[in-house]
Amino acid sequence: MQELNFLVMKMIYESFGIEKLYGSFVEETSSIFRIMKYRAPPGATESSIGLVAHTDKNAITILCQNEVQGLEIQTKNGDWAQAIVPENAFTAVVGDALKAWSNGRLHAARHRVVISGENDRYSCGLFSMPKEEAVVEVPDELVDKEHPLQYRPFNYSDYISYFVSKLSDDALEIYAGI
Ligand SMILES: O=C(O)CCC(=O)C(=O)O
Ligand SMILES: [Fe+2]
Repeated sequence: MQELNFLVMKMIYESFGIEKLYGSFVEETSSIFRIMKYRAPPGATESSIGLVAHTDKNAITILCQNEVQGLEIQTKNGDWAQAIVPENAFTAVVGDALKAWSNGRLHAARHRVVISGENDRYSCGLFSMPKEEAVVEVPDELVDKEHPLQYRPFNYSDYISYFVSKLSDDALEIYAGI
């Protein structure tokens, strides 16, 4: 999963024409691997919220899951769309740190987990994030007349502390938005 994470990030750097900066991403990134269990709701006809709506705060998350679906993505007009993840597939989710670094070019979609049916859902995620001392800063190459700077440079750990103290949906915009 770490390899996939780095591959996806390399593709992102290449798509922005800044592959020469990719090495610094690898140096300044750390990752956490987590396994999650969502219990099936008690009544077979019910559905329940397994994980409340949120954006990931880290840079990028690579997810995999068992056959029980449940991941939902909020579209830009506010509707919830089920993400049907095929067997053996991985899902990459852009988080706030990557949205800020990309100067808003990449969208950190809100998502949640809704559980229904009789079987428990298992998923695992590799959450990669800037190292504690790293500063999230938009590269000069991603700022121009059509894309004015949207986020000031910020320390990732400070942003997390801010988020934990406010728990606001708009934390990134309030904390680092210009
Ligand atoms: O379990 C999933 O598929 C999603 C988990 C998730 O969004 C998270 O842990 O941030
Ligand atoms: Fe998430």
